[in-house]
Amino acid sequence: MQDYDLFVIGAGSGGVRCARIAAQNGARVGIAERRHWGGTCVNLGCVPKKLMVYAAETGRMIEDAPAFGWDVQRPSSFDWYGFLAAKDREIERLNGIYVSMLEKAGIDLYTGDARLLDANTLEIGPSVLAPEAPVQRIRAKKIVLATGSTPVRLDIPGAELAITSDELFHLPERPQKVAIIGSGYIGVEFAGILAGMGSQVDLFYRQPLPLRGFDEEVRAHLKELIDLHGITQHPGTTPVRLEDIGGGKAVRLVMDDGESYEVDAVIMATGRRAAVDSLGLEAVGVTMEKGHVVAGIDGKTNIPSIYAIGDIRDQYNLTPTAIAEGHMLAEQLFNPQGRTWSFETLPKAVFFSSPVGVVGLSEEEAAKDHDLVIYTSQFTPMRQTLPKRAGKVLMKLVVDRHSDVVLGAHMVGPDAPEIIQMLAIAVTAKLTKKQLDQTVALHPSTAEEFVTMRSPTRMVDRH
Ligand SMILES: Cc1cc2nc3c(=O)[nH]c(=O)nc-3n(C[C@H](O)[C@H](O)[C@H](O)COP(=O)(O)OP(=O)(O)OC[C@H]3O[C@@H](n4cnc5c(N)ncnc54)[C@H](O)[C@@H]3O)c2cc1C
Ligand SMILES: NC(=O)c1ccc[n+]([C@@H]2O[C@H](COP(=O)([O-])OP(=O)(O)OC[C@H]3O[C@@H](n4cnc5c(N)ncnc54)[C@H](O)[C@@H]3O)[C@@H](O)[C@H]2O)c1
Repeated sequence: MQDYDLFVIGAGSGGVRCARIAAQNGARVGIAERRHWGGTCVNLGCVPKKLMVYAAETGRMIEDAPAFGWDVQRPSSFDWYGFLAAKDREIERLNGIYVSMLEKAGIDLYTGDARLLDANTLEIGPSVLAPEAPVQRIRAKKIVLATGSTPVRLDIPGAELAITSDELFHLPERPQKVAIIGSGYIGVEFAGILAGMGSQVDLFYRQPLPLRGFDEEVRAHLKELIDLHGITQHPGTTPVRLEDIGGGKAVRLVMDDGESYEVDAVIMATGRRAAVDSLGLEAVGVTMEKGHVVAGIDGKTNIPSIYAIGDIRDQYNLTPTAIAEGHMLAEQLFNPQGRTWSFETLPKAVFFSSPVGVVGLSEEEAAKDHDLVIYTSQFTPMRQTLPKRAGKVLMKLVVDRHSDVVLGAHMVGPDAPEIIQMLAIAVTAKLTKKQLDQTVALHPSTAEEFVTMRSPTRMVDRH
């Protein structure tokens, strides 16, 4: 039986960082992974999704090329199979990088399904990635649960006929007619990707606007952009059941308003839940709530030797936050440095076309505690002028009226994630609107609008 200072279950964004920082600080570390090295982000999340966004955007750029003088034909078809193969080769390369990075750090790697036997013992058995793996027992002073999350399907008849983002990344063919249920991150992003590749997309969601939880003006602006991309939106609707109408190749989606839709694929983009099923948490007495492990930002659970980081805690559910949680935990345990991240000003992006980028508070959140000055600007970006591509950029600053501190910055438009990542530094540093105004513009750019918004759009008193 091996003995470790720290054993990490799950080699995703959080687990890998936690293991590496612990090992760098002299701890004897082991890590187990059952499915794919690098976790969701690398294999079934951020990375393949962003490659798909690039694929869809490339088609749109080719469409625009004649307006900039290029003698090119409109793209006629998208080679889904060829693209997926190229994407898989890139992911395989990244898997290899993760394995060698962990090995170089002196960490012992275990391929298999891990489960707890008690607060300091775990067992690793066969899994999809290692069906023949022998069962091994491990002892560790500290155990980190970093098993992430998996997609949730709605509990309705025929739900098994739908696919989730997991399956979408490996479909043998691109569905021509797609229904997407849910307009959170995944629903909106895949609507943009599939529409960009030529699919007919219907987007179904319960609320009047997509992207619940984001700034209302951002949501309304995004709704218009989704229309402009030819995606048919069905707000205020809920699915009732799915029926097989073509031997698993065609599905009928029946909605609560009585309408039904026949499509090649229904994608359920209806949230994710913590991956805890086979971990043996109940036997060890780890406290759970609504299906996720209860742990603070410091990773501490109710069991002193057991920690939890990333999606399994169901708080931020993003890659950079899982990485930050893993990093902070390893340092807290093996070399307290006091490094922290400002989670209140977490930048977020939704990679639609055009993408959304936000940091800090929405107008609605800020108005709970602050009197506000709101600055907004809408304009056609220069790149869209010659091709006459419709769709405006929205930029918005939420400013505290008394301190002048910028509480939130929001953008929907080309390069919004890149621009907002940089503006996140200013919002995290609590810079004022005056300091943004002192910054000289970089012209011609889209980002310059954030330092040239002179006149307030409106005043909002705290509610
Ligand atoms: C389609 C999609 C797109 C996304 N896009 C973005 C994005 O653009 N930006 C962003 O910031 N976030 C994005 N996310 C979210 C991001 O991927 C997650 O928040 C992040 O991966 C969470 O990291 P984690 O370390 O908690 O878990 P994960 O990365 O999920 O890693 C957990 C690992 O644990 C393994 N595991 C589970 N159980 C066991 C077990 N019993 N034994 C051994 N191993 C086990 C799993 O196989 C997995 O590899 C996206 C997610 C999805 C689904
Ligand atoms: N760009 C990014 O950073 C990125 C991209 C993808 C995913 N993610 C992460 O992954 C998480 C999961 O993404 P997601 O889009 O699946 O979840 P989400 O929580 O963002 O959206 C879920 C959607 O499903 C709908 N829904 C939930 N229950 C429903 C029901 N019973 N009936 C009808 N609709 C229902 C919700 O209203 C919402 O529209 C995100 O919260 C995010 O943290 C991040």
